[in-house]
Order: sequence, then C-alpha cells, then structure tokens
Amino acid sequence: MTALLIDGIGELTTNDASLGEGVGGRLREAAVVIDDGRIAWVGAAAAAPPADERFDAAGRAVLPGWVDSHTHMVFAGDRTAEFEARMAGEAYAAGGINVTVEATRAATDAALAENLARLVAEARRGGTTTLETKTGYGLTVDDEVRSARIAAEQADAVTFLGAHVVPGGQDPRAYLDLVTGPMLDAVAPIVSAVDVFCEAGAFDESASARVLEAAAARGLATRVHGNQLGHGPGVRLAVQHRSLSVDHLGFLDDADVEALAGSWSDGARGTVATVLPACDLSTRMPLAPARRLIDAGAVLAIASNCNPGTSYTSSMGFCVATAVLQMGLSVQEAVRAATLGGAIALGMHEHGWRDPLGQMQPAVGAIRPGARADLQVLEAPSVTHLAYRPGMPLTAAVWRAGARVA
Ligand SMILES: N=CN[C@@H](CCC(=O)O)C(=O)O
Ligand SMILES: [Zn+2]
Repeated sequence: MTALLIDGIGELTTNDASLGEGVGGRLREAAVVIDDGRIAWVGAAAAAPPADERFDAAGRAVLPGWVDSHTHMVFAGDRTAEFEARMAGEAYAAGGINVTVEATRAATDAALAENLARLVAEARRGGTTTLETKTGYGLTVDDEVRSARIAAEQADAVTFLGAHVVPGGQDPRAYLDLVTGPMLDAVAPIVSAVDVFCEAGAFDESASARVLEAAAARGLATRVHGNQLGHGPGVRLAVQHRSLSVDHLGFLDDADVEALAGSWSDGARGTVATVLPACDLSTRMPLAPARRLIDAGAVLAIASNCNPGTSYTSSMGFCVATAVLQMGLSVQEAVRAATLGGAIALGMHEHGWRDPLGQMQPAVGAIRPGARADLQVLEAPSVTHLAYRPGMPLTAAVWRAGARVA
C-alpha cells in the first residue's frame, strides 16, 4: 500500500478534542498520513513521519469530507414549474411528490442510475464523501425495491421511505398495510433504516407510529421527517421510538427541544436533530432553530435534503454558509454538524459499519487515526471562508477512503 502525507495544512479540523482545540479539534501547521484507505497519523507538520507520496496543502484548510445524512437522489423528472409557482407565492404541499413518483416509475433502471451518478458526482466535487439516500419515489413494491437496489450501488446508506406519501388514487389504510408489511419485507435486506414523512398531507401520528414499530420489529433503525410544514408529533414520536434522527424541524415548541436534548442524557444514544437549511430557503419556510437546539444540548446535523421538490442542491458548503449566516451557528459548529453530526445521525461515527453492498467500512466524520480517509482541502486558509465567501466553489481536493475523488 502507498502511504500519502498531506502536509502544509494551515488549519486542520479533526473533530477530535484529544487532537486539537475548540469545537472542531483544530490544529495549526498540521499534517495527516493516509494509508490503506484510513487515517494513519495526525499531528504537527514538523513531526510528520515519512510516506511514499506527498501532497502539499500550501497553507490551506483541511477538514473531514461532508457527511450528507439526508438526500432523495433516486428520481426522474423535473419540478421547475412547481418551484416557479412557489416563488410566485404558492405554498409547498406534500402532493408534489406524486409528480416525481410518476416520472420515476416511467424511467428505466439505467436512467435512474445515471441521474443518481450525476448527483453523486456533483456532491463529491463539493466535498461530500459520505452520502445517505432514500427511496420514496417508487411507492409500489417493485419500484421501491428497484430504487433501493440502484441506491445501494452508489450511496453509503440507503433508507426506505415507502411512507413518503399515499400514492395518488390509493386507499390510505391499504397503503399503510402494504408499507408496513410486504413492501417493507421486500426492501429490508437492502436498506439500513426506515423513514416516515409525519406531516399533514402525508402520514399522521398513528400511521407514523405504525411505520416506526414495523421497522423496529425487523431490526431496522428509524428516521422521521418531522415538523416541516407545521407543528406536529414528529419529534415526539422520533424520540419515543429512539430514532437515529428527526429531520426538518422548522416548527418546534419547548417540549420538542427539551426532548431532543434529553434524548442524550445518561449516556444514551439519542435522536439527532437534523436541519436542512437549503430546503428551508427553497420552500420559503421558517429556518429550523439550530442555535436553540445546540444551546439546549441537542446533537445537531446539517444535511442537504437534495431532492427535486424542496431542495435541489447537494451543496453542503451552501448549507453550512446558510446555517452560519441565517441560523446563528458559528462556522465551527456548522462544520461539525455537517461532518461529525451527519455521521452520528447515520450511526457511522464510532465503529465500523457495513455499507449497502455488505463491505465493512471504518468510522467517518472525523480525521483521527483509524477513521476512513475522507477529507477535503479548501481553497482557503480556514473554514471561516465557507461563510465569509458564500457561494464560492472552495473545494480544492477531496479524498474518499484514501482515493482522490475530486
Ligand atoms: N418531506 C418530504 N420529502 C421531501 C420532499 C420531497 C418532494 O417534494 O419531492 C423533503 O424532505 O422535503
Ligand atoms: Zn427529505
């Protein structure tokens, strides 16, 4: 194996308090050695061991690759008209999902895989090295299995979202029976988690609870899309069911914030609060109260929610900038939420995990010895530039599992 030394790092964000200072575990004048797909060494550049090859970061900032813990990238079609109508004043409603369902069902496997590859490549160029994606635009047994299979070829984690919306013309009770029964059984061998859109116009509290119970009965982790379009039971349900994350969070009351923070008390694995800044902007909905969540002690993740309806971007840099400029986070807090936070939301931060193709992978979300060698070099001296220069393409180089991917 060829070891690579990355030195000349002006500012290294490790996300490990034992390696550096502050929220990001930051080191100055640092170096990293990667070997066999993993981080082999981290420390002061002056003390770096020799390696076979060298990359000079030339004083630039290095940080973990983004961990995008929430996307919907298996789809076909376009929702430009819906977006235009929204920008002209129409409200977002869950019903738009059915437009993408129709286009996705009509697409060939090759077309879906190609569109996914295009989006994954975009994400990689923007510094994303770990990516979750969901089914949810098939909504028949065959179409959901097909989406899960296509996702498994390209994503690091696949989530089943059969409970996205009741497909047009179907009886809600019969569909819930299908999603919690035969459809779930068919996708269970491929996916690692189950999600439910708990919202008016999608699945109510009791239907959502049934989805979460059915998943748990099959040993699958759960996530919830909650509190996106109004206040609802999503957060409460997610915490009660010990879901890995609850995502969106535009409408929270004090009890929701306390429940999310309290879910981590006594050393328990709690529920990550995942905010989706690009989605909040793109739907002109209130921004999730990320500052309040962190201050209360919740564990925060930032994700892109890349999908054709509510957030057609995979730019984690844009999400981080928005979280700083509009949600009141410090740059270090936002970077941590978009890297380690996402890894915690996916259960990939501490130990090895199995990818959708059955291969064991090292932990992600931090630059520490033993972790997967997922890192990005910014065309900037510090991560502060992510918010100071919003919208600029600052990703200069990306390694994923030790391989240069951008
Ligand atoms: N909220 C549910 N699902 C997506 C939207 C999907 C769509 O509109 O196509 C979301 O996360 O925003
Ligand atoms: Zn989503």
